Amino acid sequence: MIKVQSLHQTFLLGKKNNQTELNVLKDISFEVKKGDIAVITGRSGSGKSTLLNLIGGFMKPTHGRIFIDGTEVTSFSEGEFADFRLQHIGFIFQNFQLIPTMTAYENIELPLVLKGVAEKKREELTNQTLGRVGLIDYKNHYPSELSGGQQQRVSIARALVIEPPIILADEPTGSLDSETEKEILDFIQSLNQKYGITFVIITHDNEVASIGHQQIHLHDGEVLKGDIAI
Ligand SMILES: Nc1ncnc2c1ncn2[C@@H]1O[C@H](COP(=O)(O)OP(=O)(O)OP(=O)(O)O)[C@@H](O)[C@H]1O
Repeated sequence: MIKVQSLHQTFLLGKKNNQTELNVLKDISFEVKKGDIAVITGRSGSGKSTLLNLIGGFMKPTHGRIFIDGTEVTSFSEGEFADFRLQHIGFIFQNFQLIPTMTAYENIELPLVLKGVAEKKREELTNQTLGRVGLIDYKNHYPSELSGGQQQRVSIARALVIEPPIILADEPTGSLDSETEKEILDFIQSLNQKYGITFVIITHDNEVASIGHQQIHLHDGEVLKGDIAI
């Protein structure tokens, strides 16, 4: 489902005539099977967000290739990747990244508007997704009128509404207390089991790491295999 092949990412730091290279990812290869939850772990600065940004198509790797469902996505133009994302990939962020001037309903509907889905179908899908995340009664609330856990459910619903086979999550419970974290993790696991959605989740947290079928631990730009304590 997701195949990462000999991925290298080098950043150039400093002024133009005096640059140094930072080799953040060095020859990274791994596969995530369809329907698995993969967790990306590693110290701060080990390249976790860089790796997720490459899989999500927000930047191009220095070298190497990424395949999603057999399609080489690293050869896409920006526009092609944007279209691909709207069909295949949902995103969840630590700080939810909801639009504060839009209600829960409008935030969830937004990807469908971007995708050009007709109004009637948008209404049907948005309401269905609000039901799936248990927030029908909160559809007209603005993000500031919701708890952290409810905001994260809205952001999960926004990822889910396009019915993507893959969801990429960057520290999805990083802003939540431990009880709400457990509730969101249970929810992610139920989505994985019920709909077979593949998750790739960055985390610093052992609770989150424990729901992974697979751990990708980054250390000195390389992947360490097996279960690594974090
Ligand atoms: N666009 C960029 N230009 C230059 N350096 C960058 C860029 N993006 C990331 N870096 C550097 O690459 C390294 C890896 O950053 P990255 O954000 O991927 O790490 P991380 O493991 O996600 O860290 P954290 O857990 O703190 O979020 C860091 O040293 C960072 O400063």
